Amino acid sequence: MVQFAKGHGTRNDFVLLTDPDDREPLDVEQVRHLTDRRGGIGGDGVLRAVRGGHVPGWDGDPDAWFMDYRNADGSIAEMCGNGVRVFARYLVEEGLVPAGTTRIPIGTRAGLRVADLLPDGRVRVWMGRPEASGEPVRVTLGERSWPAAAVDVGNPHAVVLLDSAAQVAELDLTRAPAWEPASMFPAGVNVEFIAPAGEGRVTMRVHERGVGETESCGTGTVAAATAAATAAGRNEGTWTVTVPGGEVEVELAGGEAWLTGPAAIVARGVLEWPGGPGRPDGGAT
Ligand SMILES: N[C@@H](CCC[C@H](N)C(=O)O)C(=O)O
Repeated sequence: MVQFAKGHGTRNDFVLLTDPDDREPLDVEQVRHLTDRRGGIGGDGVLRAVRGGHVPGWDGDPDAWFMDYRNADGSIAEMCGNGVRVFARYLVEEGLVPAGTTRIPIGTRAGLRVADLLPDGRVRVWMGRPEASGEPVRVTLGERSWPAAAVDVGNPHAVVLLDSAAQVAELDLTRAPAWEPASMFPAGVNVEFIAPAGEGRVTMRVHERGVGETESCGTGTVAAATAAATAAGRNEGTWTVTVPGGEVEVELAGGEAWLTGPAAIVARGVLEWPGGPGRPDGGAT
C-alpha cells in the first residue's frame, strides 16, 4: 500500500509520494504502474519527496527536500520544471515545510532550485542557467526535418522554430522525433516545436523523452524562450509560452531563467500494489 497525491502544472501531471528516509525506492515497473492511466493512477511522471541526505551524489543541505523525478517509462531525468512547481505545492499542502513558508529550496539531479509561492497562487522557480550550445542539430518527424537549437536546462532539449502556430498544431506527435547527429543527445532529448505568437509570446508543443507528447513541459518552455530570444537577438526579457495545457511565463535575465506558472494538487489516495498480499495482479503493466 502506498499513500499518494496527484497533481499537475498546466496539465503536465504527476503522482507524488513521500519517502523522507528513502525506505522505498521505486523500480521501473513500479513507476510504470503508478503512471499507467488505466491500470494505475496515471501521470506523465512520478515525484518522490526524499530528504537530500539520503540521495547518493547530493552534496547540498542533507535536510533539503529532494525531488526524485521519474518519467512515465521509469527513466530518470535530471529536472522537471512543471514538476518542481507541483512539488513545492505538495510540500506545503502536506505540511512537509513549516506553516507560512513561501520560499522552498528543492534539490534536483540538475542541482538546487528555489521555488517561491506567489500571492496570486502561482509558483515561480529559479531554473538556473539555460545553455544554448549553438551546435547544429537536425530534428526529423516522419518525412520532414528542420534545424533545431540545442538547449540544456539541466535536462536536454532540441527546439524547432516554425513560422506559425498552425504549423505547430498540424504536427503528428504520436511519433517520436529523431535527431542528427545521434551523438548530440546520447541519453535522449525532449523536442519542442515552437512558433511566434506576438511580441514576447510563443506557442509550443513538446514530445518528451521518456513520456511522449505531453500538454506541457516546464524545462521545455525555458528552452523555447531561450531559443526564441536567441533568434530574436535579445537574450533578456519575459516570454509567455502557450502550451496545450495552459500558459507559463519565462523570465530571462543575466543568463539565468525563472519559470512561473500554476501548480495544483487535485487528489489524494491509497494505492494497492498489484500482486501485493492477497491481491491478484489484475493484468498489471
Ligand atoms: N515535464 C518536465 C520534464 C520532464 C523530464 C523530461 N521528460 C526529460 O526526460 O528530460 C518539465 O516540466 O520540465
